[in-house]
Amino acid sequence: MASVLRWGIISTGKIARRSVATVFVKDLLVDPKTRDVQDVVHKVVAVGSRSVEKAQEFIDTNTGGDKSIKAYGSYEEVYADKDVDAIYIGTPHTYHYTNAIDAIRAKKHVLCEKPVTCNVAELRALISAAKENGVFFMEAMWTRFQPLPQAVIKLLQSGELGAPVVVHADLSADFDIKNIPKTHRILDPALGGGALLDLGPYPLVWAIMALYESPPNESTPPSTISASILKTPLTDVDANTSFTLNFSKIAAQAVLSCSMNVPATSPGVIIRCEKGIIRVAAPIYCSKSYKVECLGEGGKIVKEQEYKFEYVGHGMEYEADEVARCIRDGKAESALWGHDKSLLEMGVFDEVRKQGGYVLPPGVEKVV
Ligand SMILES: NC(=O)C1=CN([C@@H]2O[C@H](COP(=O)(O)OP(=O)(O)OC[C@H]3O[C@@H](n4cnc5c(N)ncnc54)[C@H](OP(=O)(O)O)[C@@H]3O)[C@@H](O)[C@H]2O)C=CC1
Ligand SMILES: O=C1OC[C@@H](O)[C@H](O)[C@H]1O
Repeated sequence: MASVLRWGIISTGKIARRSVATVFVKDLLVDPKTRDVQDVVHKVVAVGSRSVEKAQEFIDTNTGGDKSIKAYGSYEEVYADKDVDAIYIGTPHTYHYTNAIDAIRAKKHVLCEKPVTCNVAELRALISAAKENGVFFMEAMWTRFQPLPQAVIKLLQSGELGAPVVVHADLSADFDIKNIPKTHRILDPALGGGALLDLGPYPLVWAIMALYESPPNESTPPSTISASILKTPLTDVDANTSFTLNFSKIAAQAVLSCSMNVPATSPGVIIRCEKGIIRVAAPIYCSKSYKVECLGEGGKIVKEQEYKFEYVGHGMEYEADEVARCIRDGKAESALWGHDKSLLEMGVFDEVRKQGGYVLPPGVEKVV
């Protein structure tokens, strides 16, 4: 019999635009059978917002007014609801720690949006709290669970293309920063604004999948991190950031970048191996195609093939299924995106911000 996971959603994005909470709810409502999933079922049972009207409007708009879903005017009421098993946190970055710790202390399992916290110290505190309270905790790194990246990892680990040597990855998005309010989460330092924390997780997840997860690397974190930040004078957050990671155990390097004032390029990820190249099409957080070039003598392309994917949902359903399975099986963390990978991510971001001179305003980081 399928195991049912009852979700409480924290925060509501604007209905008119592509808010992550909207996307997540829609994905949860995709009938698992339509996507050939028989073992887990998701049920949204509560939505919490800072305003009960917004919570109700969110339910009306995104679930066809499902009367069984409770609308709450605070997040705390969702944590306290005995019908809720797991909380999905979709608030701005700088609220993740507080929301997650509150949910964990209420003994709820947690799936928290990326970047999971503002720094590695906050993340360590959350992981300890999750262990103490016996709950599952995971960063919502949806890309890691999608079929396309899974296929790329399988290809890399098959050895067909030889060892991975260099990974180039970029995620950029044009947020029109000259014309949006300085209070927008991408510009406001109090909300962890800037390209790194918002877009940086995605180039990094590709480096993690291709290099950190490479079996000969034996889960060894990068030996060196070199970073450069160019800030916008608008609010002094990072507009353009690049960072290079050396995985010296496997003699491989990741050259990563993110910008918030230019559109993405495609391919957004290029994985260069000894005997072949993988080019992943944009958007790299939910790509639908990649090309493989097999190299012969003198680096000439001897074979080229494109692989295409289609998903029934928006691509977040795979991480939701992972959470449901982990909780059903009594796991504290996912084997695919475990705590070690989020710790690596936040450790890298701390170092990149340090080298680039990006200090968050006093009080934003709740644990330092
Ligand atoms: N996985 C993915 O693909 C994506 C992930 N994200 C991540 O999700 C998080 C939210 O991003 P996004 O959905 O674009 O943000 P939005 O600004 O659209 O939504 C954030 C929501 O958080 C709640 N909130 C609580 N406190 C505040 C505050 N002080 N200021 C503003 N909002 C607040 C609000 O809900 P309410 O008023 O109902 O309480 C608001 O609707 C970010 O951490 C981002 O990195 C974002 C986009 C895509
Ligand atoms: O997670 C995300 O993915 C898509 C981007 O456009 C968005 O800003 C970011 O938060």
